[in-house]
Amino acid sequence: MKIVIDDKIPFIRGVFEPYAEVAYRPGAKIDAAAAKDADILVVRTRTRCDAALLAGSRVRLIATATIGYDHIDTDYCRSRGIRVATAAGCNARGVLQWVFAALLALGARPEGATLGIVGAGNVGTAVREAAETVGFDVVCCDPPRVRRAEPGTERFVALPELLKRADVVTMHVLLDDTTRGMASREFFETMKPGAVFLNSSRGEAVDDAALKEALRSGRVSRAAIDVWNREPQIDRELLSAAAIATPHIAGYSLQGKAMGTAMTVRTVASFLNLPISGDWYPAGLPAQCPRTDLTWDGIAACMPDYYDIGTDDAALRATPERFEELRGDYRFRKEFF
Ligand SMILES: NC(=O)c1ccc[n+]([C@@H]2O[C@H](COP(=O)([O-])OP(=O)(O)OC[C@H]3O[C@@H](n4cnc5c(N)ncnc54)[C@H](O)[C@@H]3O)[C@@H](O)[C@H]2O)c1
Ligand SMILES: O=C(O)[C@H](O)[C@H](O)COP(=O)(O)O
Repeated sequence: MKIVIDDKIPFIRGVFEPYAEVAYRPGAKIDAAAAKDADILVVRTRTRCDAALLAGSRVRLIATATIGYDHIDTDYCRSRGIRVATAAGCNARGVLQWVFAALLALGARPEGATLGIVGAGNVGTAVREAAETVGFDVVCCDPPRVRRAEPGTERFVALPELLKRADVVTMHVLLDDTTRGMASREFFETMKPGAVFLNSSRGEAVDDAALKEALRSGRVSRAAIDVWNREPQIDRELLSAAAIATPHIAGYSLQGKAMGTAMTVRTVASFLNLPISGDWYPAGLPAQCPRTDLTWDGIAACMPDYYDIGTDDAALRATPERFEELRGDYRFRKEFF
């Protein structure tokens, strides 16, 4: 039994060694040769899991310690009987913290302001609840959930209505064929003039040229960008044009990373029937702790003790060529949500 694990997944070393041969490799270097004699891959977004990686292997399970799974060809895996498990929701509150840090840094306030959430899944819902609690008027768009008539979606609106109404638009869609490039020229032209745009979902959900044009024309007054097309070779013009720019670390909270690891450990343990508890969590780390007593001024007061988004912004602007290193060496911040 061999398990190949991305060497940047924290808190996992030693967990499987009593039960299996374990190899750690940089995510981008988990290639066909590394996967060939592996039974299980434990990956992050940096390993593209497709036919090129898996065709000659005996891999039976891919567990990704991330929310997003657009790096995995799920159709191919299904066709080969390879099980895919994600860490759904693991770092949603880390992203929530990034969204609020960005709003604070941009000088936003909730009074009289409408926040538009595009994609109301795990992250979007966390943002909606916190934003409503602190007094934003919140409007959500999530057609797949509306089509399924899910409870709580009765007041969701279509995308054009959200874009016309929102003073701040924040993207939380998953990346698939329907959302790739959805923040297009038409999208930005429909936005309320002077509105703010945040993207912490996936870079590929945005047409960079359209966003740069919208920033140039003033249609979008300011943008906060965490995720980029073609990471780590990001668009330097967009980097300059963005008011806030961070290197895909919105979800890099201590609790979010711990939970991502915990969910993958539990998945692998259950798959292999290992004597590891079903509620395993890295020893000594704080658990996620949802808070419901938030106010805007309370968040503003405690944010500096938890997260200075300006430090991440400055580091990326100073050394954009170190995009992956800035992520790999990141000091996971504590959540307060
Ligand atoms: N920047 C980071 O560090 C970071 C961290 C975590 C997650 N993410 C990304 O954030 C995004 C959201 O994560 P999540 O956990 O909430 O995912 P999720 O799957 O729970 O939610 C995504 C939502 O998008 C909706 N959606 C799909 N197509 C849509 C469309 N055309 N218009 C509007 N909504 C649509 C889905 O119905 C779903 O409710 C994902 O892309 C994920 O990869 C980024
Ligand atoms: O999808 C996710 O969970 C996030 O994008 C995640 O924070 C990316 O993390 P990484 O692949 O760098 O571990």
